Amino acid sequence: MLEISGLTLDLPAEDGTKRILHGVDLTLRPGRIHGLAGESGSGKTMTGFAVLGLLPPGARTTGRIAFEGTDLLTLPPRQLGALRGRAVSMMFQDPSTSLHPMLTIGRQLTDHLRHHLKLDRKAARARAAELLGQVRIPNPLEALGRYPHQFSGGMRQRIAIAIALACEPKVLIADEPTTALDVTVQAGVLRLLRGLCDDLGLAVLLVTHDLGVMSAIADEVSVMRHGRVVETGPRGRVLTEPHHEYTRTLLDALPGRSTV
Ligand SMILES: Nc1ncnc2c1ncn2[C@@H]1O[C@H](COP(=O)(O)OP(=O)(O)OP(=O)(O)O)[C@@H](O)[C@H]1O
Repeated sequence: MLEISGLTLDLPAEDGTKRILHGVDLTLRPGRIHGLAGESGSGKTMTGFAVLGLLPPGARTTGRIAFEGTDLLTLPPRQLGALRGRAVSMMFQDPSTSLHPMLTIGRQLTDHLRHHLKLDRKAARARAAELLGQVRIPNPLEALGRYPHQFSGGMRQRIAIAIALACEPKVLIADEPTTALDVTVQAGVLRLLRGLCDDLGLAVLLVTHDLGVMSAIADEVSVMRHGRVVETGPRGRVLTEPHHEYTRTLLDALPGRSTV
């Protein structure tokens, strides 16, 4: 479905350019959650941004990001813009980056649906309520009239998921979606993501520095370090029999765990 191969990224730096990604390979498949782990600054977020064409000004890329046969890296900005949010969607750690504080949840969802899917007001409202139900927000119709601050952090993150799913994307890039949440709330949001991935056949790239989160829901795991994928494989294998020294170090750092 989405295949990243040999992706390099150079960003402008004070003394010329800085290579951020050194040939990243990743494959996302429908109905599968691919976890992307690695320390801060290893290039996880930039990999997600490259897929969406949301890189900083002056960014230069080589390699290929094939989505259903089209190379996203060479797609003209207009076409990439049309694809973003529809075929490929993204959500972030902090729901306030997806939610406007001054607009009701209903307004935010319906604006999105009317703009992207050209639904009329009534159809957009019905679809918005359906989406809130899908992410398990209680009383969806009533919730449409409320503002973001009237929901808990976990509920806000569920609403951000609803917005990310509004246009029925095939690929969802979730960047640290549960990092800002309490552990108990985290588990609910992760279960929700897992269920949506299974039910909708979504291909998910789950970016997280937290191998605990990874072990809870990912099917495949890749580990990045210094702009490279150093290890990739099925979750069970990577987390119990890591091939790479760095993955072992990450696992040893998990509280209450040691590698086998
Ligand atoms: N706008 C920018 N201009 C130049 N360099 C940047 C910019 N944004 C990020 N970088 C650099 O790109 C590298 C990769 O950053 P990235 O945000 O992808 O890492 P990450 O693995 O997602 O880390 P984190 O877990 O902290 O989000 C880092 O060295 C960072 O300093």
